[in-house]
Amino acid sequence: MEYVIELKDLTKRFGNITAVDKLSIKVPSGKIFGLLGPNGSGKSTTIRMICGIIKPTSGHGTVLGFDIVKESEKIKKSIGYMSQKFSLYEDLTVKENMDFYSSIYGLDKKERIEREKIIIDMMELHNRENQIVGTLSGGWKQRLALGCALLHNPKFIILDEPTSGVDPVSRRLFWNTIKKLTSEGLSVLVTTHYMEEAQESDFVAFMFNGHLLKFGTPSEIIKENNSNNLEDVFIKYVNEHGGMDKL
Ligand SMILES: Nc1ncnc2c1ncn2[C@@H]1O[C@H](COP(=O)(O)OP(=O)(O)OP(=O)(O)O)[C@@H](O)[C@H]1O
Repeated sequence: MEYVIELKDLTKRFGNITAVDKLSIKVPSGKIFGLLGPNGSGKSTTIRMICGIIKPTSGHGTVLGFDIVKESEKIKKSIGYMSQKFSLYEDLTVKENMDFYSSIYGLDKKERIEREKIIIDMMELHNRENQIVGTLSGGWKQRLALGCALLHNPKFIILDEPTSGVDPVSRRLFWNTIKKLTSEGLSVLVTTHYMEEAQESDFVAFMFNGHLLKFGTPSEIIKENNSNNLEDVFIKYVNEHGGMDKL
């Protein structure tokens, strides 16, 4: 099996805080991987190491087969990233935002025209190309942000709380889109605080206090815990490990 992420004993310390503690995980390619955990459990630090933005204190890992320390530049070029804040220019149009991201990703004119057309079709942004982004609803901004993160045709995309503050219909559409993209071979890492959404992932990992508590498919984790849903399992794990006071 091919793995998009392979981490072995990955550790990050900030002074005397161990943000991520000996994280070992293998995530198969072409799947949706939900990285879950309460605030402060180490998800962002893990993502920052995976993207090659910060170096681990110890341990090692690969993303798309590239070493996260030695080949971080190759990783940065091969992945897409969408943040919770969407990182769009509110006073520019949809098209101008796309042009901006195309230039950041170093697309030449031909590639830019080709890829922007594909993304506009994919995200159904027709007729909105000249609209000022600040006037779009949250759901449309979310679609544009996802589209911008896909402009350079990455094989792997990281979505950091992509559905925060977005209405339920848009959230459903968003998940349908990422499911379609994974069926076409894209690998997806998503963080979310919505457990009913996380349940739609192919694999989930629970982090708590820098540790990986569990990795598996949602259905096997729910079954193993004699539960009905991931939210109950999540709360059970947190309570078993000392509750939120531990963080
Ligand atoms: N640059 C830093 N310097 C010092 N401590 C840090 C730094 N970055 C993260 N931490 C600490 O590491 C721990 C893990 O934080 P991290 O941001 O990775 O958690 P998280 O699960 O992503 O939380 P959230 O859901 O709030 O984003 C926390 O205790 C945090 O305060």
